[in-house]
Amino acid sequence: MSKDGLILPKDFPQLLNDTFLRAARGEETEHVPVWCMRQAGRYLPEFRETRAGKDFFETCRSPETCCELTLQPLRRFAFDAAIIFSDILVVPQAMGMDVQMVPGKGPTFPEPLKEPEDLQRLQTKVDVGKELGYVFKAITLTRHKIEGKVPLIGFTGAPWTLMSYMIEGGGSNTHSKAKRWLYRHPESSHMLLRMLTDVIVEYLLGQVAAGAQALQVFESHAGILGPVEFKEFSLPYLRDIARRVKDKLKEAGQDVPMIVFAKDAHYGVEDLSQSNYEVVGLDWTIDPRSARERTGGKVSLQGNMDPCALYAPKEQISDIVKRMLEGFGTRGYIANLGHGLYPDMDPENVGAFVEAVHQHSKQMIKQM
Ligand SMILES: Cc1c2[nH]c(c1CCC(=O)O)Cc1[nH]c(c(CCC(=O)O)c1C)Cc1[nH]c(c(CCC(=O)O)c1C)Cc1[nH]c(c(C)c1CCC(=O)O)C2
Repeated sequence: MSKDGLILPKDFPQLLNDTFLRAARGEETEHVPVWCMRQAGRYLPEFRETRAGKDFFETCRSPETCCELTLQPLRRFAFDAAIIFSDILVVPQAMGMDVQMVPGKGPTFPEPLKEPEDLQRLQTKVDVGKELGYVFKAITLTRHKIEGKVPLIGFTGAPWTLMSYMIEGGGSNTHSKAKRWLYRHPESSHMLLRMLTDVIVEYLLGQVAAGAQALQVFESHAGILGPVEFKEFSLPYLRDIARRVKDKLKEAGQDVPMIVFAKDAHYGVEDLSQSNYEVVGLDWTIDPRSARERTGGKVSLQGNMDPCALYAPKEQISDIVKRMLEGFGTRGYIANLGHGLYPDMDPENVGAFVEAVHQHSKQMIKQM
């Protein structure tokens, strides 16, 4: 342990497959790397078995279980990266909010933020080593147990997405309670977004110190904002996070690629490609060719097959993947879905997706 409570990584097994990291940096690869959001999830029977009868956030607090759940998909599929099993809502918990995972309902805050006065309930100076040390332990343990097979991705929710959960108190169709704050209490909204940004920066640095080899920032609720609100309440904080994390890592001589995934934020793609992230993650509503044109080769791209395409027969999945690869091109590209896997998806079709990415991309690269 270092003096600030962070676990220092050492003696990790040598990385055997750095395809994902090279693609993130826009370097040449032999095949297009692939992983899936929510690859550790309920579509796997072994995941359901490990999770059975246990509270979701209790599971998140057990480094051994998080490590096991992270490794499960790697035993089945030739993924080129793993993402640590955890949740974005551990950050509001670290700031003092109660969050429960209610089966059949999803994440629930019994006492959401209602008015700006409620910000006083939040912990402003969060000791991330103390409050989120269990995530760091899970990352360090997984870096050992993964045996260098593939890189390990750490992650966080972005400020706006976390703010919207903290005010809505759970999932929502309109997000109108959270959006009410943006129009009615803009100053308090910025105050909350700044508080979240400060915690997130420390949290991501802690994840790297613990052994994370890449970082993804999930702005899952970007699409509920219009372009003007996105530019005011999301983008500046996304930029600030990448800049502050990068500056600190540079001081320490570390270089960790960062991915920003702002779901449904079409209008933000140009701005996101100039926001200090190496990779821009895309949902399936954007055409691969136009995403390339609009980002002008400045960043690598990640995504974006419609998760529901995994309900198609395997041969069709292969065709869809081929078209996607042709659209993005094989350089500076990480194949993924446009959002997470659903619990009713067939693991065999996930395998077909991974195989199709590897096979088609190998061929395309050989023919270049
Ligand atoms: C919005 C969000 C959350 N959590 C997350 C996001 C951002 C990504 C996105 O947009 O989906 C991020 C997340 N959550 C989880 C991961 C693990 C890593 C991975 O992708 O494999 C990641 C990266 C595990 C999880 N997090 C959750 C599950 C499923 C519940 C379980 O295991 O019991 C998993 C595998 C629970 C969760 N947690 C959250 C929701 C909406 C749910 C679903 C609730 C439900 O379906 O009942 C909040």
